[in-house]
Amino acid sequence: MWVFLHSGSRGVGNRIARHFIDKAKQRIPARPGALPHRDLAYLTDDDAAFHDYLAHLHWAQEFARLNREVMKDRVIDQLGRFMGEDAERVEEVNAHHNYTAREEHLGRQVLISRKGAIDAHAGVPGLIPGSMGTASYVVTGKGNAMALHSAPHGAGRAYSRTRARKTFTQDDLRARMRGIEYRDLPDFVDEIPDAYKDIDVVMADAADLVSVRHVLHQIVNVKGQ
Ligand SMILES: Nc1nc2c(ncn2[C@@H]2O[C@H](COP(=O)(O)O)[C@@H](O)[C@H]2O)c(=O)[nH]1
Ligand SMILES: [Mn+2]
Repeated sequence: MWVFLHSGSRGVGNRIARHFIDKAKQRIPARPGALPHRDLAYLTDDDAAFHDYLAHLHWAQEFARLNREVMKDRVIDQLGRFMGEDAERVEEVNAHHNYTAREEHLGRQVLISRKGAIDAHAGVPGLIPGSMGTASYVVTGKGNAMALHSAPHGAGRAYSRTRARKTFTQDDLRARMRGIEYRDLPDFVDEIPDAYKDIDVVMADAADLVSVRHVLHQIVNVKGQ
């Protein structure tokens, strides 16, 4: 049995980003040439704010990781209680999918941001979830240099939350989740599996990026509100 847990920095990373984006925007008048758009404002590595930003960014990534550790311990604890004996941990995979790291790509040292992507260096374990009702994959990276050693982080949305809420009903969600234990609330209509791309197609497209170790089918799904 595998337990998938999805959680980020709970808003702190976003606050940090907004703080430093403001700093970058303050520097626009001093930049040579005109920027096509204010949202393209940037910091350069001769600026203390650049290094300050990276330090805060890495702090937020670590905060998110430690949060997941706490959540994971609690989930495993509850699983043990439910089964009447401690759950034995056989293997753990930490696959963050919104983060920045220093890596070498195509012969250059760079800062790479994987935003909705996972590390797929050769031999690196990864997780690619489908949706609350479809398959999820446990994978191993193949190290595809042209893909910057990356792979998709999930199926990804086919419908925006707004469009999904307009298109699907709670009855549709019930029909789709038959056989899976989940929290039957109207809040999750926009999470209906139909609102996501077909994970099996995504995985077929990712065949050059990762190899598949396990294809998982859900038993229980718990979404936060
Ligand atoms: N196994 C599950 N996968 C899910 C669920 N809800 C969404 N998803 C997939 O995960 C990715 C990552 O989420 P994101 O919000 O960071 O994009 C998403 O694209 C879906 O493919 C779920 O309940 N269980
Ligand atoms: Mn995410």
